[in-house]
Amino acid sequence: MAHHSDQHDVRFPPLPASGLLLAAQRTESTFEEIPVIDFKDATSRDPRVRRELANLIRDACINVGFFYIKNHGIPQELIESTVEAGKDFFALSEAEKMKLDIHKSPNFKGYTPLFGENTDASGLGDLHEGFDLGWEPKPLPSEQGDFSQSTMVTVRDDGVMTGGNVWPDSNTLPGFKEAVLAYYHSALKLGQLLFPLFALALDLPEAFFDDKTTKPAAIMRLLHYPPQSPTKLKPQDDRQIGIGSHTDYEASAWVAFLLLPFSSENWNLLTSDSQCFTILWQDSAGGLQVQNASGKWIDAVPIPGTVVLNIGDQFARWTIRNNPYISLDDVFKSTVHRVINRSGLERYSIPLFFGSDYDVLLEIATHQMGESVLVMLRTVWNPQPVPTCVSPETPAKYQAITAGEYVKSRLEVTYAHSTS
Ligand SMILES: O=C(O)CCC(=O)C(=O)O
Ligand SMILES: [Fe+2]
Repeated sequence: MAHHSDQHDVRFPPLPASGLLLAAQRTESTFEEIPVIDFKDATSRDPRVRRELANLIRDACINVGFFYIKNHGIPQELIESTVEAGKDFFALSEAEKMKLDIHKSPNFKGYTPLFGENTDASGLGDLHEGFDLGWEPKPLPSEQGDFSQSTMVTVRDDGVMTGGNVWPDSNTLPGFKEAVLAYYHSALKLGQLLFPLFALALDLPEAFFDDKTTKPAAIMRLLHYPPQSPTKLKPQDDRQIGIGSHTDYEASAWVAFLLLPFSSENWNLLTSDSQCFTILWQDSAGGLQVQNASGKWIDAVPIPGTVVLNIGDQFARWTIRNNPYISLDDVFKSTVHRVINRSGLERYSIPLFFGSDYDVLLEIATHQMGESVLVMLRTVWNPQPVPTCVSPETPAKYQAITAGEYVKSRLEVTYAHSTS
């Protein structure tokens, strides 16, 4: 990876006099469709070609927060073998799957049964089951060579998130682990390719994210959504659906949030952490929906040969600024989405959540909202949003604090709540 001799060049590139992002008008985000972006030139040696691609990405991130990637580079046979592996896994008995119960793992790896999650706090449990895994080296024999360009390290310590994956017994499901890890590493490669493009899209040097993503937190899930009976779902009752409406965050932050003395209705506001973006493969059943600014649900219709990319909470936070017209203005949108599988078919999907390194600093910000104090956590590398997103007129919304201040403010907040 590119290590700059002068770190400050990377961390604080000079502010452009009038950066493109500063000039960008905030759209109302009432998009009606999700753009498709062709990645065939993503590794072009021509900087103008990369710039053009980054411009398309920027528009999609500002206006929608979602886009499809065509020519994503993940081989079709890896997708197929992983989907088959997932189907075999979910077809196992509940008792067999529960041997890998996610609650038995120290770091949220393994199986989550139907209704084991309730992504939207006002929901009644999600109508999906899942299998979660994190980074581990690719098994050796297959496919060497294609990873030589990668910045991935081969040994990694993820701090509190360090911990092995759990796998079904290879006698029960031969080839499962190999198939799933082959897909994982291929999708990871696509993710690594995206960071410099996102940097360009933010008018930052292409290497800007390199030192924050040497071992990106990348959690992959195999998901299975049983069909939702149309009769069971009244149009006005969206409380028990495939996955409740949410924006994407990563499990690392949950650990912190669970420690916070806040009621569950604040959690949507609190979910902010290391999650940069998600790469999602979905089958042809459909059911993923993305909410625009007027509250309308737009179908993310399955398009063969594509994966869906969406911005997560951390990217939104990294681009947040104080706008004189609207108080909270994130340049990149972490857009609300959900899944309702009305297809009558079993639906399978594979999200891969890309975060920054787990050991990037944690930042907390408190914000008075009426009677209550809103606490936001975010992982940061410096106290400010990326420099192209702030200006004297639109300054950073929050300030970073030290670990000591964090503990102190937590105690203060805890105390304030217990006395009120
Ligand atoms: O399965 C899908 O299509 C979306 C899944 C999702 O949004 C998530 O796991 O965060
Ligand atoms: Fe999601």
